[in-house]
Amino acid sequence: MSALKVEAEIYNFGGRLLKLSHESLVNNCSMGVNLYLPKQYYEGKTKIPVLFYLAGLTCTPANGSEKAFFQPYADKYGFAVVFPDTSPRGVKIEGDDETWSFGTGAGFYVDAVQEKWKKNYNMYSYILKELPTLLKTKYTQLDFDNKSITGHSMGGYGAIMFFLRNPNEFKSCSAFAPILNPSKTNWGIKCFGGYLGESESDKKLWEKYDPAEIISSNSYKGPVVPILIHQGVNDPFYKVKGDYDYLTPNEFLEKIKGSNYEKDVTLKFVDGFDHSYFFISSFSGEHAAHHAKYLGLLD
Ligand SMILES: N[C@@H](CCC(=O)N[C@@H](CSC=O)C(=O)NCC(=O)O)C(=O)O
Repeated sequence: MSALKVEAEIYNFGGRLLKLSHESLVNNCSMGVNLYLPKQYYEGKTKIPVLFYLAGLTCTPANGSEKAFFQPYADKYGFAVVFPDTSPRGVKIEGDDETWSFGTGAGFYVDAVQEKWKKNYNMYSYILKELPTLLKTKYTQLDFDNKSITGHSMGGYGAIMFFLRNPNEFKSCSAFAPILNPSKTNWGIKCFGGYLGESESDKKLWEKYDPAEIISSNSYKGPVVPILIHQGVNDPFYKVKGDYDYLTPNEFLEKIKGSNYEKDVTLKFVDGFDHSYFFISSFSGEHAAHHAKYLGLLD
């Protein structure tokens, strides 16, 4: 297993933000990841729970750690926050930087099966296995058996997908403006099609990654932990009366009807808010409290 290198250690709120790098064996490239260690870490506490924050299209580990403002809540409740990258970097595959919604910055949290991408685009295995295993070996005060997951847009889809595909792996999940039925959106069709393939049989694999399909098929057999979602009504990628909807919250609400999760998704449409980090940071406190409850951090 490759080693983690500390590139920077920045004092931030009551704890520190570490900028880390390492060689990824599943993505076959060097990866960056940011890690916020809360004040409790520096007070010597052990068994500190962990929240994963998955970012959206175009993002690096910087976006969430600079603009989502989870850190003061991490100090308040006592959890660490992991901010992974959104794709492999610098792998030079033809076509990986032609558009911001596919390739670099757009790994879509899948393990690619298409020949061109499968050596490097394995963000599913990276987030689920390689990254926690690596962090666990160095940061032994953190408890990776007590972790939750959240994310924004592509990362919101990722958070719910990881949670539903891996019962008991994450204690809770939440999302900000997630792509909820990606098989039916431009972004999802492009990324699933490119990384997983476009034939009818390939589309069977899309279903295994699509939160709306997983939840509506009742294939999730773990504990039903309420899922918290916020969606801004003025989000340009969610048009109530427009001709496109990249996020598909209403399709999701339709699909969960009759499923074992029907009553346990709280999807809050919030007037006026857009898709930006001003929206995320306005609700990160509510999401942090949600996760703190299921991580056992509330009295
Ligand atoms: N560059 C694009 C806009 C891309 C964009 O809005 N990305 C969002 C996530 S979208 C879904 O995953 C984002 O988080 N951007 C980073 C940020 O800091 O806001 C364009 O030109 O339209």
